[in-house]
Amino acid sequence: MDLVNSTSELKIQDTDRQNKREDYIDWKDYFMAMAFLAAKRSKDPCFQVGACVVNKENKIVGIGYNGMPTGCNDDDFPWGKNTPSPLDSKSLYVCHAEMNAILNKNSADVKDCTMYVGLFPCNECAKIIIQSGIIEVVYLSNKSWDKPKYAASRKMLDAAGVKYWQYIPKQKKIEITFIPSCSSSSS
Ligand SMILES: O=c1ccn([C@H]2C[C@H](O)[C@@H](COP(=O)(O)O)O2)c(=O)[nH]1
Ligand SMILES: [Zn+2]
Repeated sequence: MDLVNSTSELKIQDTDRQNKREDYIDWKDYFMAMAFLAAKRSKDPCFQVGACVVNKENKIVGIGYNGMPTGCNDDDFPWGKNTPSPLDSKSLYVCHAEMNAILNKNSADVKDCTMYVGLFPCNECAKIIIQSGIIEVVYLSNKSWDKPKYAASRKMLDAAGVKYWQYIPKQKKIEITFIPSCSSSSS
């Protein structure tokens, strides 16, 4: 942060602060960023996914990330994949971000809501999305697009009329600094 060290600089900054900020993030970046922030809670060593459910009034009604079910200790359950025994593989245990976001809802239901999610939903998540009444999915990565479970997901979302589209963020990075950006410069 620049140090304000002269009266004239102070005046310029004060004038600037009379006007509305123009570099605020838009709703879509905001909701996707919330999904990405939630993903930072994930213990998965390979892929952290976050999801954020938003209603028609742009209010967040649910948020979640991929993790072990409640009561299943993160340290006791496996995080590996392709293990000799499938019982030692995370895929049998991990709750997907989409499911957690829906189950964590703080509203009666998520009908007509939009889900922002870091990864295009798998077939199991697509079923839950459809059944919950979500009508739109905004995703960022489609890394496994051609795998059968993602093709099945699209097939179900298409049949159920759930819209989905890939979001290209306006900015590559959103930084959070735990220091106030506008402290009062004059009394
Ligand atoms: O729809 C989805 C698909 C996957 N996930 C989670 C589940 C796992 O924790 C990772 C995927 O790990 P891989 O190592 O790429 O198999 O992502 C999800 O939350 N939602
Ligand atoms: Zn899934």
